[in-house]
Amino acid sequence: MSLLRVEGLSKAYDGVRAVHDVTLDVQEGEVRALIGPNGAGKTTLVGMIAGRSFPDAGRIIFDGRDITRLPAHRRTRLGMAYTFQITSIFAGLAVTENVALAARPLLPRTEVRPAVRAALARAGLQEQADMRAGDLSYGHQRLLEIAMGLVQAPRLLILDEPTQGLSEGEIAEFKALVRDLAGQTTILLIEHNMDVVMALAGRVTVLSAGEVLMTGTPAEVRADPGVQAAYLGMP
Ligand SMILES: Nc1ncnc2c1ncn2[C@@H]1O[C@H](COP(=O)(O)OP(=O)(O)OP(=O)(O)O)[C@@H](O)[C@H]1O
Repeated sequence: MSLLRVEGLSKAYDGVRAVHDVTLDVQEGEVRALIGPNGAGKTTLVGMIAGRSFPDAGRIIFDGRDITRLPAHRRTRLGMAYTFQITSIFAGLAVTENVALAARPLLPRTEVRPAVRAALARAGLQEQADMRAGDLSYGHQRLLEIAMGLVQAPRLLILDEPTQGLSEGEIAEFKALVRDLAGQTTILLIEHNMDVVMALAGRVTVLSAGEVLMTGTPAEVRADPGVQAAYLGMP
């Protein structure tokens, strides 16, 4: 059974089709990349999966349960975690405190500290634990967001452009982190960096103009002329 199934999902903004009739299945343990040119509908699609917005039509099934209309915090409780481009970090609080805030709604009090420590270690941020989050480098703030997702021990981790703005070295660290998680956590990765997609994804779903163009292995996607026309050929 799929961990996540999206069925015929559609959403329009003022008559503009952002996502149209999208169906996809993500299997447990898979690293699935979601790619597509600017404006393809990736953020709108994962926003609906995470519960940040609701579809005009279609259904979202998570672990066999229809969650289409469930508020975001209820989805978190079911095991969905997501990072959306540093919106979630409290700059004035310590790194540990940020991760603890993400953990507290889900874990018993006594488990919060060890879980925070483990998540920071996994994300490679032990040495930054006591720093103000706002004083972290941009790359480390991105890793902090991932640690905030990991501390929830999610079944599905949604990462929205996690490598955007990272240095080459930080991208290498991020790849190692995802490889470490693969198999334990199902990951849905929106990513513009094709090297990262090719290195990490088992399968890739390509969106174009709000619709699924294809789903395939990285090699199949790279070789597909339709994808090259819609995406890879773009500047
Ligand atoms: N809140 C909104 N109001 C109006 N139109 C929107 C809104 N959000 C997205 N859109 C439109 O919906 C379409 C899909 O946008 P979306 O941001 O989902 O694409 P994307 O694939 O994530 O793009 P990018 O790679 O640039 O982030 C675009 O035409 C966009 O202009």
